[in-house]
Amino acid sequence: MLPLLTAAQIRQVDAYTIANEPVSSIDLMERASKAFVSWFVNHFPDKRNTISVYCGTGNNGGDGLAIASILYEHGYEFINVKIVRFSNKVSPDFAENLQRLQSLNLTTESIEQGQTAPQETSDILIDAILGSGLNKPLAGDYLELVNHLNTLDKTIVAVDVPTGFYTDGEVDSDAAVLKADLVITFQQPKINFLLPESAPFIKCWEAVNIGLHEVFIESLQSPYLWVEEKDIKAVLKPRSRFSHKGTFGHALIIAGQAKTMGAALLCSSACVYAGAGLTTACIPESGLTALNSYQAEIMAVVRKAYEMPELKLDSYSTIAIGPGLGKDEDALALLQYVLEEYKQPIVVDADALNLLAEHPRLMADLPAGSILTPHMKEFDRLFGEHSNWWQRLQTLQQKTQELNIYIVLKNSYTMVGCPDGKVYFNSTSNAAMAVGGMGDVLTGVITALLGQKYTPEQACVTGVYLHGKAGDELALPNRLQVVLPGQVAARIPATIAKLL
Ligand SMILES: NC(=O)C1=CN([C@@H]2O[C@H](COP(=O)(O)OP(=O)(O)OC[C@H]3O[C@@H](n4cnc5c(N)ncnc54)[C@H](O)[C@@H]3O)[C@@H](O)[C@H]2O)[C@H](O)CC1
Ligand SMILES: [K+]
Repeated sequence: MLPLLTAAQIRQVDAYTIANEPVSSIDLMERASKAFVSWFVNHFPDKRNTISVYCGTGNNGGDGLAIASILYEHGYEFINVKIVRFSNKVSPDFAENLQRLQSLNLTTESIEQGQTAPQETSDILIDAILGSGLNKPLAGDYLELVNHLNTLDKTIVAVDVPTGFYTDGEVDSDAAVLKADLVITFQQPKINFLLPESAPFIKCWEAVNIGLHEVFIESLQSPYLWVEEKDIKAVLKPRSRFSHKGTFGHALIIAGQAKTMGAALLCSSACVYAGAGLTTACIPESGLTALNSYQAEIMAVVRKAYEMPELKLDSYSTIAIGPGLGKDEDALALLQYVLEEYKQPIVVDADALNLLAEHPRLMADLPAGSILTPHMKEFDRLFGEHSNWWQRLQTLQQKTQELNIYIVLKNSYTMVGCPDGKVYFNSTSNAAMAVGGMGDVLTGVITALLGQKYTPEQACVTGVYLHGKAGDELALPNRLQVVLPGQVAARIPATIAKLL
């Protein structure tokens, strides 16, 4: 897992690396700039591109100067360096790099305080004005320049962080930020890149390793962790030769109504594909034919209106409740029954979450280690309105600890909050997966993993990763704009196979 740090922590790591690697700060800057360029040339290989590098006078600007030199050495001839001199403060590494640049045949010009921005004819603008050192919203000359550059419709590539964008804390949706088509960021994605508020400011980002001190990064014990493929490979267990269906658990999925049987089918089908030894769906009588024809591997316990179905809850290794369940009295009675009778972790989704929101006292009855899988609206119904995602992140950490549960807050970088306050950010999935029913599949996958004796934490983190990865494998190679939940479910075995 890659720890995700705040800007203040990054500064600490920067200083520690310089002192203890040891490496001089100018050499670390050179390393970061080379890492930037190695990605930049992949994206923009045409050396006839005209490029303007806008440099502030801090270390982000110092990077910009080094990047300009390195690009020039790589054969990019049409480079203009524009030095934004709105501050009298100059960092020592900026000054050093400016001197180094002077020996190259590169044109530099200054934009002084109060001066309007010079004409811009380049195709690509590299934003090295301000980086993670941002300490107040842009105003005055900075604001004017950024607003002006935003009107130019150029391709903008930001160094580390777009100018004006806070890496952590609340992001104002009206903030003045130099909008980036691509951010090449150092060492790790910044926490706010992973929250939806970044969308208007950042089209895409890449993180490049610059070799900061990893032992020290670990020692900071950030609660925020970025999940990578190697982490999932370390968790997934191959099946042993003498295993049998009993080894992989019996999952019960309580879901569906006449009009929403699809949710029950998708959820229980995903549970089968994700490896549950046995899957039973507790569904309304009207859905039985649909179930049997959709997926022969699923068994059924039939529910009748106003009757409690016969369920020996103890015979199941895990239970999921909610997809398409509705919120009528029967649904509430079922949820209450499960909460009273079943003492192992359960997975709560969709309508069962809405029932919890309407009957919050039930929340205290959730078995320890249970998993809630809300999307944003369900999350807000459960825990109150939030005006931004940074607030939601704080609530996630608070509620998982308070209730001793896991919360999977679904989004493009789905967050898994844990009872110890950790939050994992998932790195897979894509916009083609934004289709109704996709959440039902996720619930099925997580439930199957839980039934196979993965811990709730592993089931959440691995389930979310596999679900997104299956969607990526289906959509990305062919640039599909839509993938269907049923396809994602059926893809899970192949996705697991690739990782094992
Ligand atoms: N991560 C690393 O280890 C490395 C990062 N590098 C680069 O360094 C910048 C951060 O540099 P820093 O000098 O700390 O800050 P900035 O260049 O972002 O800003 C300079 C300066 O500007 C002032 N300032 C902040 N906000 C405002 C504002 N709204 N208006 C006016 N002035 C403002 C403040 O005084 C800042 O100190 C990081 O992003 C990387 O690009 C290293 O090069 C490699 C190692
Ligand atoms: K920048």
